[in-house]
Amino acid sequence: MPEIILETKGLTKSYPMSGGKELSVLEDINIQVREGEFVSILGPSGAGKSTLLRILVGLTTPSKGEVLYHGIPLPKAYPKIAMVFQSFALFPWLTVLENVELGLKSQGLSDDVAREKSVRMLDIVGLDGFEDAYPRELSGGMRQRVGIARAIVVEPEILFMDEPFSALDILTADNLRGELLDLWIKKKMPIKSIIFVTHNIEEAAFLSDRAIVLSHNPGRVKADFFIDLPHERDKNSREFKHTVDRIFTILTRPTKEVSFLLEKERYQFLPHVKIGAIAGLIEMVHDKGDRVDISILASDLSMEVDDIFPLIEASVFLGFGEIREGDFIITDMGRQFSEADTLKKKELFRTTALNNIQLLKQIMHVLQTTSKHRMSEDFFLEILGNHFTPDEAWNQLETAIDWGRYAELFAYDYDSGELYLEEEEVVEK
Ligand SMILES: Nc1ncnc2c1ncn2[C@@H]1O[C@H](COP(=O)(O)OP(=O)(O)OP(=O)(O)O)[C@@H](O)[C@H]1O
Repeated sequence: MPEIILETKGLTKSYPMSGGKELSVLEDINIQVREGEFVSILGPSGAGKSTLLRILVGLTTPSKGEVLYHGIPLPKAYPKIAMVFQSFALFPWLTVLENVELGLKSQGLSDDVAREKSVRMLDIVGLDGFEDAYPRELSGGMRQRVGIARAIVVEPEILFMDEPFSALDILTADNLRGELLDLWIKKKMPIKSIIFVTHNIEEAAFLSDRAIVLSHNPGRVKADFFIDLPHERDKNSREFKHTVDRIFTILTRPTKEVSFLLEKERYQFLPHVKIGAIAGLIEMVHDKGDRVDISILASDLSMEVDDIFPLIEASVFLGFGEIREGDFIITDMGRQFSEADTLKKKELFRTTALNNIQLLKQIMHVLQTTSKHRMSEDFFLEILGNHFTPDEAWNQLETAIDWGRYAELFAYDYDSGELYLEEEEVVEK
């Protein structure tokens, strides 16, 4: 796994207010940023995104907690970082070249070396020929190119960007996003990680590999997840739109409804098989001495191996069996299941399903934490839609409903399309 460059531990920030009260802006922020990550930080206005960024770069001190670079806390650490601001923050009395050279000279580089590096960097960001211009002579997009050149010329390990494109018109912002990505992906700049604050969901979905969503008042990490789409991302593709919808859902729903998404990411593919068929298979293999060759089993049942495989896969997921050297072997749990009466079977199934089946765990978590202990199937289909096609999302949910009802974990109201807990299943918190 790539090295952790930056880490925060229990970061908390509050500001004094009138009347001796405190405004709690950030609370218990624990994040790790590894080499190679392009991380977006999102959250509603006032969630503390800029405050977090300022703490990470050492411009603001936290009220509690610490920021570590390569394991060394600020201010003892001297991280190699640079920042790009929304407002460009160029010195108006310096030329484009002088603005870029400044950081290098303050690092003690000679005039010649600083000039050579700066000219090369201006060329990389498309400002060849504008070295002697003054910021006021440039468009907003060109000024931000200078801002980017000035930040990356010092070869920071982490580049921090605070809404760098939000003051630009749509087309210019889009161009600059594409160019930033080009520099990053093609490693035209020696930066190990980018931390990017934005309001813009589509921008985060387009640029970053990981999104950290802050909640508001106080700012806590509501979700921290990977955006697993290859670059170049097509904004019209289904996957991209799903990613945008997903971030939107996380931003707009209460924390408790999205908390189970934090566990997420790897979704099991549930084989579409009925419990009766799983039970039949386990009992049959138990009768044959708990171990069978899968191809012999298939021919005994006059089935193809491909047809029997979903049943075997489901049994393995549920902990009733395992596959070894082409054989299907019943586990202790599988033996107990095959010998149990109906009531005991349901009980065993309930235990193993909750331990092993992610989707059932998530459904139960949602039903336990929502106030009415009911949730529309559409909610789960929406989540599953981030991982499966619409048809497959429905198949997955249908299988989970079948298994969940057999285990008497929850019930399903066919009229309203809602999953709900029956009274005895409600766990008081
Ligand atoms: N120096 C300060 N003194 C008092 N309160 C502050 C100070 N700096 C920030 N705040 C408050 O902290 C909260 C978070 O501000 P911050 O600018 O970090 O949020 P943000 O998520 O970046 O917002 P936006 O998206 O609107 O830029 C706000 O309520 C702000 O008023």
